[in-house]
Amino acid sequence: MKLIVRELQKSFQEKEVLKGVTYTFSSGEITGLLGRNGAGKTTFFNVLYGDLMADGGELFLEENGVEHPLQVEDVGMVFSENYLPEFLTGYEFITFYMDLHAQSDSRSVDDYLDFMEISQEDRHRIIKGYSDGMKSKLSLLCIFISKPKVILLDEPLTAVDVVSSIAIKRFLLALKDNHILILSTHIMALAEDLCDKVVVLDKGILMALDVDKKHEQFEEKVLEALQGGTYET
Ligand SMILES: Nc1ncnc2c1ncn2[C@@H]1O[C@H](COP(=O)(O)OP(=O)(O)OP(=O)(O)O)[C@@H](O)[C@H]1O
Repeated sequence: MKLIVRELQKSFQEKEVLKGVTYTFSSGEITGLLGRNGAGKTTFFNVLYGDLMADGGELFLEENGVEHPLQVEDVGMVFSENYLPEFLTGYEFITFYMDLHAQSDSRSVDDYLDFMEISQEDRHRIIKGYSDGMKSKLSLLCIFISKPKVILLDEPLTAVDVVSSIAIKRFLLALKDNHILILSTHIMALAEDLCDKVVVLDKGILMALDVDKKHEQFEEKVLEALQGGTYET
């Protein structure tokens, strides 16, 4: 499966954020998206997710050699800021979410909450009182339940503790064969550790880094690619 992005453009008034992004993302690999603050990573994700309308360009999904326009339901996103119904408990929210997206799932709400290590006590408290890390875990859980074809992760592990992040990394690795996974992060070690490919968004253009992440010059190359400039945010 491939996500084909052609000449994607997006401006806010006179500010050109995406100036013709062209790239093909493939299943079977996790792609790390790096870029300086204000480079346009969230804008790119929001356009893929369908929250923002592009000014130009095309988005296609290729499955079994056949291209079709990317549909809203093909894409799931975990936001850096979590938008969750704060008046529900974690348990109520996941029950509701499973009713919508996973009626024939053999796993129970408790199975999923156990997997994310949300304690029995916490899962029956309202989300409003959750820490940022617990909210991130719930957002990730939604993706794990609905398993959209294209999964966008915007700084997903920033607030998650070390133990949980290991479980989440394992889960992402298990998903990658049948999904397109793009992970935006400022944490170079995470890109190195988890991603198969790294792309850099700089001055409105997306470029693939042509150096292997195991290569000793990997960090140097990333820094070089990010030296493009600073951005007004
Ligand atoms: N809705 C909007 N209206 C006007 N300008 C916007 C809007 N959304 C983003 N921008 C601008 O577009 C540029 C890119 O922002 P974006 O949030 O996509 O960057 P980013 O790479 O995700 O940054 P960061 O790493 O800091 O999260 C910034 O200059 C930002 O101010």
